[in-house]
Amino acid sequence: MTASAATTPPPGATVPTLAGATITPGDLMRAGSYDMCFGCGTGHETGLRVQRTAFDEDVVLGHFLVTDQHQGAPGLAHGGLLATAMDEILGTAAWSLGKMAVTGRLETDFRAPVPVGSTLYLKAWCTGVEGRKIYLSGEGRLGDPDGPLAVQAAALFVEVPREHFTKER
Ligand SMILES: CCCCC/C=C\C/C=C\C/C=C\C/C=C\CCCC(=O)SCCNC(=O)CCNC(=O)[C@H](O)C(C)(C)COP(=O)(O)OP(=O)(O)OC[C@H]1O[C@@H](n2cnc3c(N)ncnc32)[C@H](O)[C@@H]1OP(=O)(O)O
Repeated sequence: MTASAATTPPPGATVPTLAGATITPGDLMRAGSYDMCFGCGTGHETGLRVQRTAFDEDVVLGHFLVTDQHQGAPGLAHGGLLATAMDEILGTAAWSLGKMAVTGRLETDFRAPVPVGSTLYLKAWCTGVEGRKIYLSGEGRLGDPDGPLAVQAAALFVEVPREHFTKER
């Protein structure tokens, strides 16, 4: 993955484990998600409906089915939607640390086309935390958690107060 300096943890950044989280993986799984979230909401008719399936050690896992609603070129997933899927799983990894955080920067490498009808298996992990800045990496694989690599991502999430989500409304 060709990650920029902005998404690479600086020397001295700590790498937290889920063991130190104030929100446990179980809490997060139970909390579910916002129903109309384009990434994970089950109430969203054309959204990705990313399902988070497991918190395995310090990695979060998920997957989604690529449908004909998600096309860019005929029969292939749109790259922007694949970036959205990565945003979703990276965000899950950030929130699973017990931090409310939003995407500041998201970088993606598209390694292979993703056909309609395929399932993209998602994985994300935290690479470091410094102050409010949370550094994350992730990947998407075709058809199987160990299938061919299709997408790689690196991101900087920034921790925000609860008011971030209410002050504009
Ligand atoms: C978010 C989901 C909410 C859902 C809630 C519902 C249910 C919860 C259940 C489960 C949740 C599970 C998973 C979540 C899943 C998906 C997540 C999707 C996430 C998104 O899709 S979310 C939407 C897109 N996102 C935005 O809408 C952000 C807009 N933006 C801002 O709101 C501000 O921009 C902000 C807050 C980012 C920073 O603003 P600020 O004023 O607080 O702080 P400041 O600017 O000082 O930045 C602090 C330090 O970060 C560095 N920094 C910042 N941005 C940078 C960049 N781009 N590149 C390089 N460095 C950057 C600075 O350089 C500084 O670094 P330093 O401290 O070293 O100087």
